[in-house]
Amino acid sequence: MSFSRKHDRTRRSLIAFTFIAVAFSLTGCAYQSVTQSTNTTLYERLGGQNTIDTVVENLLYRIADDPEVVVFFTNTNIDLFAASLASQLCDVSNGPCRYEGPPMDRAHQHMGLTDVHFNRLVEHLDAAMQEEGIALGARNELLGRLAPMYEDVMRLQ
Ligand code: HEM
Repeated sequence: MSFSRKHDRTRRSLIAFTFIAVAFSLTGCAYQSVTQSTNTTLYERLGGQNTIDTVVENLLYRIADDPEVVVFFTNTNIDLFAASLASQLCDVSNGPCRYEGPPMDRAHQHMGLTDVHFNRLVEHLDAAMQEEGIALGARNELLGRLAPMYEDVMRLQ
């Protein structure tokens, strides 16, 4: 196996770990289950569309307050971004929406994103969910469903 393939695998594992570790470290609760098996959808456990919209709005304030992240949004139509992200979070959590925006590689191409930016955004999203009262299990599950998008988001950097 070449060094770079091994390196890539290590990098992917680190990113996946970061998603899980962020939620744990913010709560200090290392023993709670990462996922929660109930009959309800993740969308319902997140609090439905109203809570998802509130989380996205909360995230926007956090982005605006973070000089290292806000620079990427200089030419972005924030209302369209917020609506698109909300529909993606609804879709990915098995809610009644279908994300119809561009694929993640095209949406983020040539931005110059690094793992630092990526992890920062994950931390902001987790903090926004926490502030809006979403339980640890649901937060971790959503982050777990977003984690595989890392590859696509970073593909065309
Ligand atoms: C799993 C991680 C991520 C997800 C799920 C995600 C999701 C999205 C979605 C749904 C859109 C809207 C696409 C559209 O409708 O045009 C978008 C756009 C955008 N994202 Fe991300 N994103 C992620 C990571 C990041 C990171 C790490 C950054 C920078 C720190 C970032 C910055 C942006 C910017 C600036 C836009 C707007 C691009 C434009 O103006 O057209 N994203 N993202």
